[in-house]
Amino acid sequence: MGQLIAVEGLDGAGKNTLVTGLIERWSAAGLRVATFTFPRYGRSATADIAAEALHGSHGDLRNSVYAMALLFALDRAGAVDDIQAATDAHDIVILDRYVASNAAYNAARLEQDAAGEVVRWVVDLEFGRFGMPVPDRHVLLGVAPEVAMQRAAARAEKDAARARDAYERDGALQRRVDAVYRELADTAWMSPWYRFDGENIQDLADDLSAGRTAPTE
Ligand SMILES: Nc1ncnc2c1ncn2[C@@H]1O[C@H](COP(=O)(O)OP(=O)(O)O)[C@@H](O)[C@H]1O
Ligand SMILES: Cc1cn([C@H]2C[C@H](O)[C@@H](COP(=O)(O)OP(=O)(O)O)O2)c(=O)[nH]c1=O
Repeated sequence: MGQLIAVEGLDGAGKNTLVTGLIERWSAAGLRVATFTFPRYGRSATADIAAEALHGSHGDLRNSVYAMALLFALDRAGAVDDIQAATDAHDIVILDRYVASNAAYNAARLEQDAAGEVVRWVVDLEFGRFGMPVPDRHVLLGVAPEVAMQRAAARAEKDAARARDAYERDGALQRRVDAVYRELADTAWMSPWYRFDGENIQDLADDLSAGRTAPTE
C-alpha cells in the first residue's frame, strides 16, 4: 500500500511544477509513482461546470459556496476507486489539490476559519459520505499570495486558455485562503502537513519518500 500525499497551495503557487519535479525525482530513484490532478477537467462534467461557473457561465451558480464545493467534491468522488487502485499498485500517489482545497477556499469565501462550519461539512461530505481516502500527508506550498497572484497573472498573459477565473482575480480571497491553509497546516488537519517554501525540491522529495513530516535541519 503506497503513501497518499496531497499537494496544496494558492492558484499560481507552483503546485503543478512542483508535482512534476517530484515525479521526475522519484521515478529516477526507481519508485512507482502515480498522480491525480483535481479538478479533473475534461474527464468530469462537474469539474468542467465548476470551472465554467468561475469564468462567468451558469447564471448565479458560482454565488453559492456550497454548490461550488459540492461540484468539486463530486468530481473527486468519481475518482475514489481509481485512487484506491493506484495506492495499491504504487509506492507514492501524489494529488495536485485534494479535499483541503475545498476546505480552504470555501472557508475563505465565507470568512470562516479552519475550525468553522464549512470545513466540518467538507470533512463529513468527502471523507465521510463519499469515502475519500485520507492522505497520509499534506504538503503546503507556502508561496506569498502576492507572488502566487503575480505568477497566475503572468500565466494568463501568455496563454489565453489560462485566463484568470473569479477566484484568481480576487486578491482578498487569495489572502484569506492563504491564512486558512496555514491554519490547516498548523493544526495538522486530517494528517501531518509538511510546509515547503519552494526552495529545494530534492530535499522535499527525499523527506517525503522517507516518510518525514518536516524539513530535516
Ligand atoms: N519556483 C518557481 N519559480 C518561478 N516561477 C515558477 C515556479 N514554479 C512555478 N512557476 C511558474 O508559475 C506559474 C504557475 O505555476 P503552476 O505550477 O502552474 O502553479 P499552480 O499549479 O499552483 O497553479 C507557471 O507559469 C510556472 O511556470
Ligand atoms: C479542487 C478544488 C479547487 N477549488 C478551487 C481552487 C481554484 O481557485 C479553482 C480552480 O482550480 P485550479 O486547480 O486552480 O484549476 P485551474 O487550472 O483552472 O487554475 O477551484 C476549490 O474551491 N475546491 C476544490 O476542491
